[in-house]
Amino acid sequence: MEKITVLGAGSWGTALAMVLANNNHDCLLWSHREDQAIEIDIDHTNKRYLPNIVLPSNLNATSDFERAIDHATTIILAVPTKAIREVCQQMRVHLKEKKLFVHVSKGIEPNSLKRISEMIEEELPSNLVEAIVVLSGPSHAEEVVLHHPTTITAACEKLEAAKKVQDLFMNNSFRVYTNDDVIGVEIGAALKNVIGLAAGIVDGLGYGDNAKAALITRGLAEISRLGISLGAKAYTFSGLTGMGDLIATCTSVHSRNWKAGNLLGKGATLENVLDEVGMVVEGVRTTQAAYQLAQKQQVSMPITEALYSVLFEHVNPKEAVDILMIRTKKHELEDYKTF
Ligand SMILES: NC(=O)C1=CN([C@@H]2O[C@H](COP(=O)(O)OP(=O)(O)OC[C@H]3O[C@@H](n4cnc5c(N)ncnc54)[C@H](OP(=O)(O)O)[C@@H]3O)[C@@H](O)[C@H]2O)C=CC1
Ligand SMILES: O=C(CO)COP(=O)(O)O
Repeated sequence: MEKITVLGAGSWGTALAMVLANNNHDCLLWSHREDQAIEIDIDHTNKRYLPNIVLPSNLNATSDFERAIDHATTIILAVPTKAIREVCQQMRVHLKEKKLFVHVSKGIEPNSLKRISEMIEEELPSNLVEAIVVLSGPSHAEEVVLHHPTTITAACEKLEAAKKVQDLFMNNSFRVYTNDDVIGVEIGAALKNVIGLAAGIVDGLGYGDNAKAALITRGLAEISRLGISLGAKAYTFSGLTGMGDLIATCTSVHSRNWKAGNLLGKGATLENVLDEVGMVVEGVRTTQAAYQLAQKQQVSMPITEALYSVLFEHVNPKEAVDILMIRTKKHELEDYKTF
């Protein structure tokens, strides 16, 4: 039995805490809202984020940050990308001994263009960090809490640390693989949200399966191009955190990114869409970051550019699709001469 703290009591933090408690670990879930921590601790529910789910009775919760940090040898960061630095800065004050850090967030920071593990590395003292592992893959919280079969990847350059995380989470319905390609896993995880938003738009516009298949396939091509330019391994993009998570996000009614895109495609404004979804839509900030990263790396990312124009330049979604379709003709494989 390990002592583990999950920071962030939204849908994913709560679902992962449930997996860990069901695996008989001594798991403490931290919420920055006291009322929510009390609800989870006493009533064993989190009605706002996971309605109709009864949480395990051995899962405890707190809003006391110092207690949460002191409790654990392994800390899971499960807050949205935009809160990662703030939570790490809070943590720096209370960290007394070396711990293993796992993050499950899917985004890139605009302007700095940092991946999540890079932000954590920047914010925490290296002598108190055993390793930083990213846990990512096609995994909607709503299905994990129903124990529906889910597969996911734990990635770290130190493979021993990834294996430790695999052991913590693995059970009969939650299967964890390991990988050492942190860049590939983090880039796939973040960028699938951009394509998921675009897939929602295509569905909102009433376009069919052909357009969706095109988005998933050509989306994966541009994600891979960007990732490889940053040092990722090409094969990671055909795995769970690449193709796998793209399928889960682009085809699911659970996806907040897909939902947001769908409403945009039907004509809603971005502001109204974010209000209506009511949970984090990581793809919006990550579209800005990916757009900037593509320029920096001089990589062509036409779908990301089209989505950027819809979100931040008031281009009409239908017009953005039209612009994508009439681009200069191309070979399907950019490196076709080497095949
Ligand atoms: N939901 C899912 O199925 C999956 C989500 N993820 C990723 O996990 C990450 C978290 O997503 P998810 O749980 O779904 O998001 P939610 O929107 O469901 O919940 C976010 C949680 O983080 C809290 N929070 C926000 N800002 C802060 C802060 N500054 N300090 C402390 N807590 C904060 C929110 O509190 P409040 O209620 O007060 O707003 C809320 O409890 C995202 O990067 C997402 O992409 C990954 C895999 C699956
Ligand atoms: O990452 C997820 C599934 O793997 C959840 O996707 P959304 O954030 O779009 O809901």
